[in-house]
Amino acid sequence: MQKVAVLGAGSWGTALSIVLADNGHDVRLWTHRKQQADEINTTNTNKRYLQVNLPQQIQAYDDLEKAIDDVSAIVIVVPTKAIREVCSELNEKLRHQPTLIHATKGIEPESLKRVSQLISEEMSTYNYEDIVVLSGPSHAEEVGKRLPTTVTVSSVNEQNATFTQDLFINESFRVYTSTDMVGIELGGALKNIIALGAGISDGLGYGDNAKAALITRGLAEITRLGVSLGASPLTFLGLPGVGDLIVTCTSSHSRNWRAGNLLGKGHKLDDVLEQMGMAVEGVRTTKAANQFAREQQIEMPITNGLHQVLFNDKKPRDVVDQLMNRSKREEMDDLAAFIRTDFRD
Ligand SMILES: NC(=O)C1=CN([C@@H]2O[C@H](COP(=O)(O)OP(=O)(O)OC[C@H]3O[C@@H](n4cnc5c(N)ncnc54)[C@H](OP(=O)(O)O)[C@@H]3O)[C@@H](O)[C@H]2O)C=CC1
Ligand SMILES: O=C(CO)COP(=O)(O)O
Repeated sequence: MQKVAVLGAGSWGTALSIVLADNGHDVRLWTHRKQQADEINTTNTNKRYLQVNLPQQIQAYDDLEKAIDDVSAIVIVVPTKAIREVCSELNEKLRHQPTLIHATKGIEPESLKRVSQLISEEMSTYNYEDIVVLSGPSHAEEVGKRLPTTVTVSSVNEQNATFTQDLFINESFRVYTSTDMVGIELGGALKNIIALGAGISDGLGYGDNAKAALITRGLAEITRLGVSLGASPLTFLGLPGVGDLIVTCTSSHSRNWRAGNLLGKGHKLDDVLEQMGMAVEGVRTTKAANQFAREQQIEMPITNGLHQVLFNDKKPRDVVDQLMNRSKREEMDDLAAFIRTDFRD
């Protein structure tokens, strides 16, 4: 049994707390809202975020210092935009060196940094190499109901990855390890861009062929950007790559797909985000990836089209026309070269 703090009591933090509690751990779920902590502790529910009853071993805290006291692991699950703020407070209050794990899927616009990089910049006693990421096709709504789910954990420090695998693995939550930290983080972040696009396509009524095309050509864009940042192309064929891409583009649980769906039906971005009331990471990630692709001259036409819809008021139908009428090309060109290089290594 381990003492584990989970920082962020949204849908994913709550679902991961259930997995940890099922494994017999002492779980401290930290929220910045006292009312929410009271609800969890008195009724064993967190109704705004997850429609399930919570195990008794989950104790909620609104005091960060108490939540992290004496824990052997801290799981950070706030949205990307809150990572620096939460980690800077954590850095002030942490007096020991528990394993730091994050399950957040995003990239910081402007700096274009991954979440593990943001965490290590804020935490003075941690190197980037020590941090662990947990990612994969895993909607909170299904994990909360103990439906079979598979994820991958990765860290440059392989001992930390194995520790995290042991912490979470159980009969309904299967955990793999990987050594490709960069690929795992980028796969989880970038699939949200494509899921917004898939939602838009469905909102426009464009059908299953269009969605399959978005998923497949989206994977090509994710791979191009990922490889340029040092990821293995093979990682994008795994759970945190194509696995997460499929689940996010095809499930109505997905916040990104749902937001895209509303955009495709003609709603305005601000109204959509207000209506969602939960993290829609793909919006900021589109900004980050589009900037990176422009600066590095990486071909990402879907990401660029989505950027035009989100930030330049371009009509989704016009973007689809634009994508369908690009110049002719061979399907696999650069991608085949990536895969060949990786196998030679
Ligand atoms: N939901 C899912 O199925 C999955 C989500 N993820 C990833 O997990 C991350 C979190 O997503 P998710 O749980 O869905 O998001 P939610 O919107 O459900 O919850 C986010 C939580 O973080 C809290 N929060 C936001 N800002 C701060 C802050 N500054 N300080 C403290 N707490 C804060 C929110 O509090 P408040 O109530 O005040 O807004 C809320 O409790 C995202 O990166 C997402 O991509 C990954 C896999 C699955
Ligand atoms: O990452 C997820 C599933 O693996 C959740 O995706 P959404 O944030 O779109 O709900």
